[in-house]
Amino acid sequence: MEAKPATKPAASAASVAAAASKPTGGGNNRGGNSRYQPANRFNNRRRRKPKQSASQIAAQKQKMLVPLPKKIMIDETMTVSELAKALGREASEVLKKLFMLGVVATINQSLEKDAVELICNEYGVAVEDEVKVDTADLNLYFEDDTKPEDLTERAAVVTIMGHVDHGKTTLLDNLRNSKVTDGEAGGITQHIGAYQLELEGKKITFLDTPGHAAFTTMRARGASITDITILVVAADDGVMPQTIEAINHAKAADVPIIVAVNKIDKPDANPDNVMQSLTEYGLVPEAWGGDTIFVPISAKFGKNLDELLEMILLVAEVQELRANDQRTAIGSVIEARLDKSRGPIATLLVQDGTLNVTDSIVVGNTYGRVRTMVNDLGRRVKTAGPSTPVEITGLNTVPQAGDHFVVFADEKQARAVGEARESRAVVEHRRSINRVSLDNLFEQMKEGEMKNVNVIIKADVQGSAEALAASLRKIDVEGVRVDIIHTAVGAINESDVTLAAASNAIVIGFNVRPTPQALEASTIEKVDIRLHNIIYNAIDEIESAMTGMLDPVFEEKVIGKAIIRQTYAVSKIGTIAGTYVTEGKITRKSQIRVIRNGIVVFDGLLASLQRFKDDAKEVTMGFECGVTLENYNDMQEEDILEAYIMEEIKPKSKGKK
Ligand SMILES: Nc1nc2c(ncn2[C@@H]2O[C@H](COP(=O)(O)OP(=O)(O)OP(=O)(O)O)[C@@H](O)[C@H]2O)c(=O)[nH]1
Repeated sequence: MEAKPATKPAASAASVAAAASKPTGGGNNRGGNSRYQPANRFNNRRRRKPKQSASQIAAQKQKMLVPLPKKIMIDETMTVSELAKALGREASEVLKKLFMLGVVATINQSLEKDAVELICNEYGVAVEDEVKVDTADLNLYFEDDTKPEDLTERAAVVTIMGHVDHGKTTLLDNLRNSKVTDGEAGGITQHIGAYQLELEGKKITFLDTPGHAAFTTMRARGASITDITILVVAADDGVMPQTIEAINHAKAADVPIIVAVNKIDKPDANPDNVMQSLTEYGLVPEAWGGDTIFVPISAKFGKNLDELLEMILLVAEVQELRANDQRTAIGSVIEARLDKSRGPIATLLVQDGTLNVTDSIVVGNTYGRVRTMVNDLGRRVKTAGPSTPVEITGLNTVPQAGDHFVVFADEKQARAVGEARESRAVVEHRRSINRVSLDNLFEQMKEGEMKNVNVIIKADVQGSAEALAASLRKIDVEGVRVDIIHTAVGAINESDVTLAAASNAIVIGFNVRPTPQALEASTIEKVDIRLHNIIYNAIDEIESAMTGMLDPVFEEKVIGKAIIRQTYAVSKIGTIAGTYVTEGKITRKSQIRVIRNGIVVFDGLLASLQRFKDDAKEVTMGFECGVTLENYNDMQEEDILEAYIMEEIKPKSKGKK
C-alpha cells in the first residue's frame, strides 16, 4: 500500500530527527533524497516558527501585562533579578541596560542604590528607600496615635522620694492602711510593688518602692511611668543630700513635685526652715509666690494625709492624664522575680489599654501568655485597665524592672517578637547605644543630636562644685550649652551613674573618686566619668570636646590600691604608712592618691616604697609595704592609697576613669 502524501511528512519528521541526532548517518542517509527535502523544510519551519513566536508573544504579552511601576522600593541593595522582577522586565533586559551603562553584572549580583537608580531612570521609574518597621522595637507600640475621643481619664501614678529616714515607708504604709481598709474591710493586702487608693471616686496609683534609685533605674531602662513625685522632707531634719538628689532626679525626668513636709508632730519640727531651704532648688511655695504645693503632714499619726491626697488629685487634674482602655495593653514592669513553684512573676503597670488573662505578651526580652493576674489586694482579676498595677504569671523568663511590655494579637506574633528581642539582647547592650561621652560629643553635636550637654558634678566641697558649675554653664559652642543636672559633695556613687545613664549625662568628679559600685556601673552603662583636680582642666576638657579639639595624649591608669593599716611618725623621715596592697600593685614610679571617705586628700609622688626595710621596686596584691609620700605626712589609718601611672594613649580612646 502506498503511503498517502499526508502521512509522509510525519514519518519523515521522525527520520530527520533521528538523522539530526546522527548527522553523519549510516547507509540509509536520506539527507540527499530530494523526495524528502520539501517535507523536511516544512517540518523545520513548523518547529521553528511556533518556538520563536511563542517567546515573542510571551515577551509582548509580558510587556502588555506588566506595565512599569511608578516607583520601586529599595532596602540598601537589590540583586539584578530582584530589580527585574520589581520592574516587571526580563533579567536579561536589565543586564543589557547595565552593560550599556558600562556595568558588567550577573543575574544574582547585588546592585548598590546608585546603580538601581540609573537603571530605573532609564525606565522612568522612581526609587524610594524602604522604611523598615522594626516590629521587635517595643517603643514603636508606645507611640500615641489615639484619637482624643477614645481617651478617658486615668489614675495618676505617684512615686515617693526623699532622704533616708524622712518617713517615705511610713507614709506609703499609712496611706495604704487608712484607705484600703476603709472599703476593703479585712481585705488581704499584699506587696506587689504598687497599690491603688480611691478618694472621691478617683483612683491614685502609688509605686511602693520608695526612693529615687528605683525611680531612675526604671527611667534608665526606658520606662517613664511616674506622673507625680511626692518629696518627703522631715521637718525636724530639713533638706538633706538625698532630698536634693531626689529633686534633681525628678527634674531630670520632668515630673512635677509635691512636697510633703513630714514629722510636723515632733517638737523640734520646723516646716518653715524646710520651705526656705527648698526655695534654693526652685521649689517655692504658692504662698510665697511660687507654684510648688507644700503639705505639712505627720505620716506616723496620719495627719493631713487626706489633704495630701487631694493635692495629688489636683495636680493630676491639671496634667489631664488620659488613656484608651479599649486598645491592647502596653506598659512597664515595676518588679519581677522568680518564684520556685509559680515560675517568673512580674508586677506590671498598665499604661494604656486593658490587659486580660490569656493575652499574648512580650515583656522586655521575654514573652508568654498571661496565665494568672492578681491585683494589689491579692485578688484574682481577669482584666486590668490603664494605671492599674497587677502581678502576672505565665512568662518564659524573668524580665527587669523598667522593661516595657506590649500585648500582641496572637501567640505566634508575641513569640516571634519575643524571640527576636531575646537574641538581640544577647548581642547588644541596649543602654549603651548612643551614650554620650566626651570622645563622641563633637560627632553627636555635628549630627544635630545634641542640643545641650548634660553634666553631673561631684566635688569634695560645695564651693568647687559651684565654681565648676558656673564656669561650665558659660560655655556655649554653636548653640549647644552645658546643662548641670546635679551637683553634690562626696564620692561619685551608683545613683549618680544611674542618673547619668537615664539622662545621657557625663559625670565630672572634682577631687573625688567613684565608689567601686559606681565604677562598675559606669562600665556596664557606658557612662563617661571624668576626674579632675584642677577646675581649669575640667572646663578646658569639656570645651575642647565640644569644639572637636579633644585630643588626649595621656590617660591615667590606676595600677593598684592599698589600705593603710598603721602609721608611724619617724623623725627626719616623716610619716611612714604600713599598708596592705589590696588590688594590683604599687610601683616605685607610680603616683599616689590618698583617698579618705571617697575624697581625695592628697595627690602626688611616692617618696619611698619598702618591704622589710629594703627598698622595693614594686609590691603586689596580698603583700604589706611601708610607704612615704613626698611632702605629705597626714596619712591616717583606713586611708586608701590609689597608685596610678600616666599612659600614652591614642586619640579618641575611652574617657578617664
Ligand atoms: N514622729 C514622727 N516620726 C515619724 C513620722 N514619719 C516617720 N517617722 C519615723 O521616722 C523613722 C523613719 O521612717 P521611715 O518611714 O522608715 O523612713 P524612710 O524614709 O522610709 O527611710 P528609708 O527607707 O531608710 O529611706 C521611723 O522610726 C518612723 O516611725 C512622723 O510623721 N512623725
